[in-house]
Amino acid sequence: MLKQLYQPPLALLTDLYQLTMAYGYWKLGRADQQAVFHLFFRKPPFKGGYAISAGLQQAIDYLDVYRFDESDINYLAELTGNDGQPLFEQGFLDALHDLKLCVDVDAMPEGTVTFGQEPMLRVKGPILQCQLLETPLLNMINFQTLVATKASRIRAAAGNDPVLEFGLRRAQGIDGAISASRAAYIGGCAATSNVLAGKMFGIPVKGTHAHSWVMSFDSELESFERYAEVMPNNCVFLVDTYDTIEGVRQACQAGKLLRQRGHEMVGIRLDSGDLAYLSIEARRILDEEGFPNATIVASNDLDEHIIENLKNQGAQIAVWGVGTKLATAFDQPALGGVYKLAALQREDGSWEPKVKLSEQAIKTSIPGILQVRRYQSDQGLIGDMIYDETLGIDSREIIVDSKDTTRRKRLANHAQAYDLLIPMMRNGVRVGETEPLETIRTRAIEQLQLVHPTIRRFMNPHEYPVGLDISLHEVRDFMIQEKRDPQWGE
Ligand SMILES: Nc1ncnc2c1ncn2[C@@H]1O[C@H](COP(=O)(O)OP(=O)(O)OP(=O)(O)O)[C@@H](O)[C@H]1O
Ligand SMILES: O=P(O)(O)OC[C@H]1O[C@H](OP(=O)(O)OP(=O)(O)O)[C@H](O)[C@@H]1O
Ligand SMILES: O=C(O)c1cccnc1
Repeated sequence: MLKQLYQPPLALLTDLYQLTMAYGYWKLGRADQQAVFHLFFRKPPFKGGYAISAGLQQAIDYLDVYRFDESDINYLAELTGNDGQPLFEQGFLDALHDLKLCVDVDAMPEGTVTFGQEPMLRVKGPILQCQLLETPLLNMINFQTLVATKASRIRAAAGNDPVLEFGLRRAQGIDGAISASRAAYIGGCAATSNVLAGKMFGIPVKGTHAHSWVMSFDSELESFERYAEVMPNNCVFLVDTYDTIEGVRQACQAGKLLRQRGHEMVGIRLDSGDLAYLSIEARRILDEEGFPNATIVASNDLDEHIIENLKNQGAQIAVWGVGTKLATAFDQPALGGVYKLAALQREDGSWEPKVKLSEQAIKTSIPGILQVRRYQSDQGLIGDMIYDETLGIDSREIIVDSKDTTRRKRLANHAQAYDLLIPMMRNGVRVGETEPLETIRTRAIEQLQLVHPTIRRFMNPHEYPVGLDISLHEVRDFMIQEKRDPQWGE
């Protein structure tokens, strides 16, 4: 089972309906009609004001080796409809077997600060191929973006203190854990306890010890002393197995023994009780006993809100271990990212923008071959413009809020403006080198600094200005009216 799970290619990692639609396109002779799809979310997660893009590298790795192998084709050949007849014709299965991905992918680099409505990724290519990729792309990008965002919030609450990701045991299965560790690092965690993620991605690994170690000895002091003997260069003693304050004193005793042998204890970990009170008391004891540099690590169901609260209470915690609520994105377990068709090529080679209507303004899609232009000044980010590459940017340089078209903002005359979607794949081939995780993490941290604090705050954040280029808005508005009333504009 485990071996089977991750043996690429994983072309069957898609919803059946993608294959039935692909079959339909093939059957109707439309398989190679060129299409454009965009991947985006509508609202940032956690009632926050932003998200951190992540998961792209796994998506590109996936596309890089994309193919249907013999066993996939054999499996698909066995599928039947409600009359017991095969679902797919042999000709279609042969076409899948011969399929060579030839899509163009443009995307925000991982670690980019991103906002609702704007495409994070664009796929252009034969409609059959674009369609098949919807589900796996959403699977990889939704989850990592969610966890990277959660991690960045936790890191923000922790200020300059390191955050250690401890989520492996509570994460949603194997891939949930490994992806979460990677995304948490992108979002700003300093290290993970997940050793496999450390090996796979080069994330620093860190850890302390558990209550079982203490319980396996006759006394707490003995457990600390033995730990100091076997692990003299990595001593963080977990002090709350019996009585936390007494535990801190025992840690100091073990620390003195360690010092006699030429080593320093790194610190202690608190894992229960009132973490503000106990950390203040522990700090006092550690200082009195001659360990002013010993670090206090805390864990126990922490998240950004508890950390912020503990800081406000003057907690003397220097390192934060965060597991469950980070790796499972506890308070919002899914990012509602979607992947929508936005343009189709006509026979004459021109592009026809496509729009999906909805009663809710936020759910009416944005047609065109979209790009995102970010405007920035010395003070930070100013606004993002979604524009259609075939229309170009209107000289007025005005953005219109697609949820409330009376809200507009002029973006002209700003120091810098740059496009966020950059080429990642051309004709099915990866463009450029894979970015080191460190570069991605640094990008996330640096870009967040450019976001106004009112947009970063946890409670009722300000909405960052994202809007449609005014000419795109006008085209879309016309298309919406025309769809509602085909006589419109005549
Ligand atoms: N001073 C504090 N202010 C706000 N929240 C706190 C404070 N101290 C601890 N917490 C948080 O309160 C919650 C209390 O957890 P819990 O009910 O498990 O109590 P506990 O004392 O840790 O018990 P256990 O021994 O079962 O772990 C945890 O999420 C913890 O991070
Ligand atoms: O609380 P989290 O943010 O998920 O961090 C990871 C938790 O995992 C360990 O606990 P353990 O599995 O021993 O269970 P516990 O909750 O009973 O301490 C550790 O002591 C932390 O409390
Ligand atoms: O190293 C630790 O302290 C640790 C690791 C995983 C989960 N909880 C704690």
